Amino acid sequence: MQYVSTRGQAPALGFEETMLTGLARDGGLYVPDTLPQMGADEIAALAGVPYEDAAHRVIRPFVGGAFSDDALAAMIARAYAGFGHAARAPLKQLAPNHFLLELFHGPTLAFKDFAMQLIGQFFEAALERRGQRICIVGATSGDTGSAAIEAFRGLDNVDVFILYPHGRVSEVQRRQMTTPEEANVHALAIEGHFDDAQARVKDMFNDHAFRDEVGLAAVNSINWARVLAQVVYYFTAASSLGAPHRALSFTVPTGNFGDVFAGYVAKRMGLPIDRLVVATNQNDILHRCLTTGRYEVAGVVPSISPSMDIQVSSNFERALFDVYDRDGAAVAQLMDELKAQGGFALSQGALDRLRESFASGSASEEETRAAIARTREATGELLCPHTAVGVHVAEAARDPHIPMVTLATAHPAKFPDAVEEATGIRPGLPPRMANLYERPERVTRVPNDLAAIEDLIRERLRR
Ligand SMILES: Cc1ncc(COP(=O)(O)O)c(C=O)c1O
Ligand SMILES: N[C@@H](CCOP(=O)(O)O)C(=O)O
Repeated sequence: MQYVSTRGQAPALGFEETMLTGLARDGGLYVPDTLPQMGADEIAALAGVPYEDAAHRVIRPFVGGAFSDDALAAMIARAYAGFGHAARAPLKQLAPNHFLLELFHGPTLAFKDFAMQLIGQFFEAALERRGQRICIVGATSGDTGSAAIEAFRGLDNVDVFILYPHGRVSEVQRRQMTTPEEANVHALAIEGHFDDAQARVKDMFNDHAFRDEVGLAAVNSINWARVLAQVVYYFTAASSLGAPHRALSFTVPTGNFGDVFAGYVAKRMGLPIDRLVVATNQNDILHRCLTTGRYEVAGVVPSISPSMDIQVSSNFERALFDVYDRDGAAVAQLMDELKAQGGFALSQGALDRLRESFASGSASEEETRAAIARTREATGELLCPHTAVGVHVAEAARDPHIPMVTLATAHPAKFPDAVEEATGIRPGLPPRMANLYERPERVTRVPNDLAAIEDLIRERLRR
């Protein structure tokens, strides 16, 4: 299988090259040139199999010759061995025909672990084989950064620099990034918000001299391998609930559009998904776009679901590529308009096609708190605020006759203040993380300035 850039000007690559390359050299995002199909029998056969086996069956066609069957199986097994639930991604029923897909049983308590633990294995194998060294630079609104640090800490041939918006992540998220002691981990607190951090990371990739000098690599959902690993749990959840014989819908708390795009990939591979509901917090650019057809950046407003405080949703570009008939020049033009004018208008045809797969809704701060409180009262479950955004939107959007699965993207203990405010209950961290608040922190403040950040990275790499 080959991977092509959404902007049409970068070379097509195989799986391993795509993973190691990150952002395409034309500034676009890599996507598979065609998607493998899963037939009805193959989907039905996923019901009840261990998560690892399902992951192997879904991922295998995408990796081509990069890893043998046995090597892939061993990497998947290692990736999920440390998860705190035997099902890895268990389903819990909230109400008749409404389910939560719990994605927070990994080491850093957020759905990012599903992909990051696996690509940590992929990177390690590929780098060892090639005798190569890389410098990972990632942007995070809180969860990608901690998951990346957990997956890559202490590796000999990797440095990992994580840019997070200063003062805009929860204390648990911050401490997960600032307390690891390994010398290859560098937590950088940038002045600005997540969009600034993500823009600087993309700027670094577009600075080809710097990129080649340091061996830049991406672990954000810029990296196709991240999205791929997230496709798996749509299949496991759907097959447990009766797919392919029964269609179902998913509501996905959304920021950078990576997780919901993984659902779209599953649908295009043959999974009978009725609707993919994009659930945003008050930073609702995607909901506005799907409602009005205009993608218009507004200022990022801090919320109690900080991981979704995003206005420039990187992976939306991947969806645009499809609804503009894979016309890289058209996508490049929209992205240029976004950069120059802060927005663009979708053609009616593109909007109609997006709406064939995606519905949307948003939750205010009050609605998010109310969803946490109401769910606790009705079911005993404590939701993290991101999941609560999803539950609020799902309750409004769902057809009672079609099963709805809301993705529970993080553990409530990562956001104890918001949960306590809504319910009076302060969720505690699992025992293995109990001393997180006592560990010393190590962080460097950086300005929102490309040259300053590049200089700092060069200087750290020289040490
Ligand atoms: C807890 C949580 N929920 C939801 C999201 C949104 O996911 P995505 O950025 O893939 O849309 C994020 C950030 O990615 C997150 O950390
Ligand atoms: N919410 C994310 C933002 C980065 O998203 P990614 O999927 O592109 O890595 C975070 O927690 O960092």
